[in-house]
Amino acid sequence: MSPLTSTPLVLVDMDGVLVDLEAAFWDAFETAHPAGPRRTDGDRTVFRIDEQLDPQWRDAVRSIMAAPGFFGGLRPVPGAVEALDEMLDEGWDVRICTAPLLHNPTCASDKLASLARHFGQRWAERAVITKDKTLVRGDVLIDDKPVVNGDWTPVWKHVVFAATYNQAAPSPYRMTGWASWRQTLTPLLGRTAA
Ligand SMILES: Cc1cn([C@H]2C[C@H](OP(=O)(O)O)[C@@H](CO)O2)c(=O)[nH]c1=O
Ligand SMILES: [Mg+2]
Repeated sequence: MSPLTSTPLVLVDMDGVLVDLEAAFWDAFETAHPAGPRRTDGDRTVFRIDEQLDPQWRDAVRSIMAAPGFFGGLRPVPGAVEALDEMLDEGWDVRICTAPLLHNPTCASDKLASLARHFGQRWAERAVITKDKTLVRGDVLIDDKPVVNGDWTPVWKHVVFAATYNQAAPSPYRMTGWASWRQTLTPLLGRTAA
């Protein structure tokens, strides 16, 4: 429960959780580099795409992700739009908690526009954009990054949004997809009193 009210507060990451960065990245990369590595070459085992591929491709990866507009083109993950609305209906407070890619000049504004476009304006108004998610209060943070760290000890529990690159994440809490949000979160948060 939240330290100040009885309303559970759910923080939800964006890339790799609400929107599909992997698909948008590979669409752009395979178009730009037809002779380069392909998405189908194998599952990603490390979180950062630029660290997954051979070093000769690092600059190419970074320039795709740094392109203005890239983050506006990400599509919603199946079930995510419905799940966000259902969690609010559950009586929980739900906020988006996402990090900007600082070397992409339009990343933060594209993320807000993407939330408004795909999820609805009220979700853009619920966004927290920060490089340090440990500063944000919450009961849980649903995030695909194996370890979410920062300058402070977080007050939230990290619910790992399962992906091939976070199999060894240390958190005991894991969600395999939006279809199972209720089974994963209800035991952690309970329901609202009112
Ligand atoms: C560089 C990189 C960033 N990102 C995402 C994570 C952050 O968004 P989010 O907090 O919404 O998951 C954002 C800035 O690092 O870009 C990846 O998901 N993979 C990558 O390889
Ligand atoms: Mg993420």
